[in-house]
Order: sequence, then structure tokens, then C-alpha cells
Amino acid sequence: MGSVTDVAMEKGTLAQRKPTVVFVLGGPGSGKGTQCDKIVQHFGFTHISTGDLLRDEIRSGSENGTMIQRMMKEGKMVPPELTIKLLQKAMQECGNDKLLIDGFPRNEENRAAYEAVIKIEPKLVLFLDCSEEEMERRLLNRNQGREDDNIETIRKRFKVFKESTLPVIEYYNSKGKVRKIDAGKPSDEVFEDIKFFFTSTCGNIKHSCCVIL
Ligand SMILES: Nc1ncnc2c1ncn2[C@@H]1O[C@H](COP(=O)(O)OP(=O)(O)OP(=O)(O)O)[C@@H](O)[C@H]1O
Ligand SMILES: Nc1ccn([C@@H]2O[C@H](COP(=O)(O)O)[C@@H](O)[C@H]2O)c(=O)n1
Ligand SMILES: [Mg+2]
Repeated sequence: MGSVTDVAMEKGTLAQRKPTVVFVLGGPGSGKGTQCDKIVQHFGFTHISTGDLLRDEIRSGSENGTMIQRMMKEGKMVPPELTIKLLQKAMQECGNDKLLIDGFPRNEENRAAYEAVIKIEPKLVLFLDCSEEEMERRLLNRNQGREDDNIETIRKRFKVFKESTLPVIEYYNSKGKVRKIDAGKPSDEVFEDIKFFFTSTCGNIKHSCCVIL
């Protein structure tokens, strides 16, 4: 696999391609991954989950893997230099011009790194709003073998979400970018609300998708 620079030369830089970027944020277990799958199917986006990129890095046995695994087990945020490098590579390698970025930016450090390195204003920030009670229930029943889906780590993740991610959502809200969704409802109902926002804010996305099909 080529370096970030090699790939940039093949496909043009991100700044040249200017993809449509949608951030998907919400507490742990609010349904970000679940709804991203539906958005991919319906609107032709590519889903990039920063949590998945970090888990891939652990599995690859890279020198940073052990540190990432430790941070995740403790529900802590990985240093932004690392996350932004993985995100930049994934965005660069992706041929699609419609990108859903799941679980990022999680804190002000993530946001600052994104603005310094990637510099593409998000078109929309989807905020999946769900009660802690419901999120806790979902995470404890997820059964995907995630080491951070235990009650002790879940409580730490909730704390990080409230203290570090909500201020980022508030920042984008002040710029008129946030679409808040009631994510406590059944999954298909949540997606109905998302469809509304996507078609009203990014109407051309639905249209181009239909033309391709
Ligand atoms: N609306 C919903 N109603 C009930 N269960 C749901 C709903 N949405 C997702 N789930 C379930 O809840 C669990 C967590 O969902 P998901 O993995 O999409 O959350 P997430 O926000 O990506 O979590 P994390 O931040 O931990 O990655 C999964 O088992 C999923 O099937
Ligand atoms: N921007 C991010 C995203 C994730 N992490 C770490 O990964 C854990 C799991 O993330 P999910 O999105 O899959 O829930 C998260 O608790 C962090 O440890 C991160 O550091 N930065
Ligand atoms: Mg997820």
C-alpha cells in the first residue's frame, strides 16, 4: 500500500477533490454505525468510522497498537495526531466524493487537527441524541466482543462524551450545521428523520444517487 503522498498523487489531493463531508456524532451506543450503514445504502456515501480505523490499527500489530488498545479499554481519547493521520489516509484512498465520518471530531483537539490537516468544512453534523439509560442497554447487549463494552468503561465513555464531545457539537451548532435526531426510537424511525434532513440539506445527493441507479 502506498504512502499518503503516493495516493494523493494518484487521486488528487483532498483539497482538490473537495468531497462532501458529513460528521456523525452521538453518545456511545446512540446508533452511529447502524444509521451510517443505512445512509450508505440509501444515499451512496462511504462510511469512515474513526473507531474502526483505530481498531484496525490495533489488529495490524503496529507500534501504536498497544497504546491505542490501552486508551480504548479506559474509554480515553487517542492522541489526535494519530487519529487524523489514519483519517486523512482513509479519506484520501476513498474514491467517493461523499464521506460519512463517524465518531469524529470527538473533542476540541480532534477538531483542531481536522481544521489544520484536512481543512474541508463539513456540510452537515448529524447528532444522534439518546438517553444514557437506552445507550447503556444497547451497549451491554451489543455482543460484538468489544473490550470497551463493559459497564465500567461505558460510564467513562459517557463522561468523555459529555465533557469533550458535546462542546464540539455545540460549536457546530453555533455555525448552523447540526441536525439533532431523536435516536432513542426504533432504528427505522430514526432513519426516516435522517432521510428528511439529508434530502432537505443535501437534496442533490439523493438526486445524483437516483441518476446512478
Ligand atoms: N434505534 C435503535 N434501537 C435499538 N437498538 C439499536 C438502535 N440503533 C442501534 N441499535 C443497537 O445498539 C447497539 C449499538 O449501536 P451502534 O453500534 O450503531 O452504536 P454506535 O453509536 O456506533 O456506538 P459506538 O460509539 O460504541 O461505536 C447495536 O447492537 C445496534 O444494533
Ligand atoms: N475520534 C476518535 C474516535 C474513537 N476513539 C477511541 O476509540 C474508542 C471507540 O470509538 P467508537 O467510535 O467506535 O465508539 C473511543 O472510546 C476512543 O477510545 C478516539 O480516541 N478518537
Ligand atoms: Mg460505532
